[in-house]
Amino acid sequence: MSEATVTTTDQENTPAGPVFAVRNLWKVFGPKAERIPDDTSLHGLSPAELREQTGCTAAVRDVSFEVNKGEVFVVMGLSGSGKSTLVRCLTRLIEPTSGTLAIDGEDVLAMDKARLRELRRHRAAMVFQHFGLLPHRTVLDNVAYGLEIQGVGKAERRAKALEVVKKVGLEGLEQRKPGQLSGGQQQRVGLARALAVDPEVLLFDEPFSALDPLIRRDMQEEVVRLHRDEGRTMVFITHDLSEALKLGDRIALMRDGRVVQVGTPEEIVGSPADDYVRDFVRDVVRADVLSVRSAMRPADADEESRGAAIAPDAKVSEAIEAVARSGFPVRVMDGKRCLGVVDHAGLLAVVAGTGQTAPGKGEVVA
Ligand SMILES: Nc1ncnc2c1ncn2[C@@H]1O[C@H](COP(=O)(O)OP(=O)(O)OP(=O)(O)O)[C@@H](O)[C@H]1O
Repeated sequence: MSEATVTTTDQENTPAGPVFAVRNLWKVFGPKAERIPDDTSLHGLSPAELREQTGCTAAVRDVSFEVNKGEVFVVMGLSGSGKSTLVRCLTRLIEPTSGTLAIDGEDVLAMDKARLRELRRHRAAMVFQHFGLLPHRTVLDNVAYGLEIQGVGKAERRAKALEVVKKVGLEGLEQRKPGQLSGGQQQRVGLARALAVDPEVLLFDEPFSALDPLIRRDMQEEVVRLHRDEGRTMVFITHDLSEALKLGDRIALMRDGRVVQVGTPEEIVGSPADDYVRDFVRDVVRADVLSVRSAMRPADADEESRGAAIAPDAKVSEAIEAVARSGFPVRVMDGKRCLGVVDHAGLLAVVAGTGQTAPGKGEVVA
């Protein structure tokens, strides 16, 4: 999704550098939680051991990562791994226990109440799983709600609400109440409400997990489309690997409060950081995630100038088709430059997981 172009004025005005920079962040629940991050003798304990010894739960343990401008950053992990706590810490809906946290270089932990309110209302809007819609208000008024809180005048909020209602495909339903909408439509209202305030970052907390599979796919496509159109930075929580692979430019995989790997889908699937990640991605159809770069070999002199061509970012599955059709190695072309070729053997090895893996390892952070 990284080819998106940035078009919104707000985003053009924000400084270069990461949107969020998170360093050594901890969130510990329980008695005397503040002592846990500093007590290294406790860091090797499992969650159950830590709970037994201290009565505390380390929901987020020494986590560091950056969210880059314009990317979709997915936080993925099993239930209880700390995803929601981590993402709520980003705007201090949950107060971190220790660590540092900045948005556009500004220290979030030093923000006073007014600045924090501004952060949540204007800069980082959250889309929740349970929509949080106001049942007695129409779709249009629900969408305009965030603007109303901001004190935006009636005519302006109506115009903006109409614009985003259209953007998320709810045109014609403006006067309905939430109870007269399907789950997918309600989720679109939640999305439209977050978009209406034109935030720099959209934070999604498992927004689609309650939706049935077809509507869920529709909504995923909606997010992909929105991102392609606007290039807005998004942080997306999910426990669903296929959703993470579909939406994420990069994925942070969490386990027991730690981030065990941050990487592109290709890096996570092609170069898992440890056995846990390897096991997590075991059933992924590798040919649909890995690019032809991972299966490429240098071209012989006579191969460089003839035969079918494919782009370096094309997926292995596309290359398999191309090789099967032509019966010959296919050139991987970056414009006019031949980077190498892919052939039967290289593609098969990648699919089987025995050959070359992703170009560049995912950043191993724990
Ligand atoms: N307020 C709280 N008090 C004590 N423990 C908490 C609190 N909130 C969360 N936890 C614990 O912190 C850990 C991480 O929870 P969190 O909700 O962040 O996980 P998650 O990955 O988002 O899970 P899910 O996918 O089920 O929502 C869990 O062990 C949870 O029980």
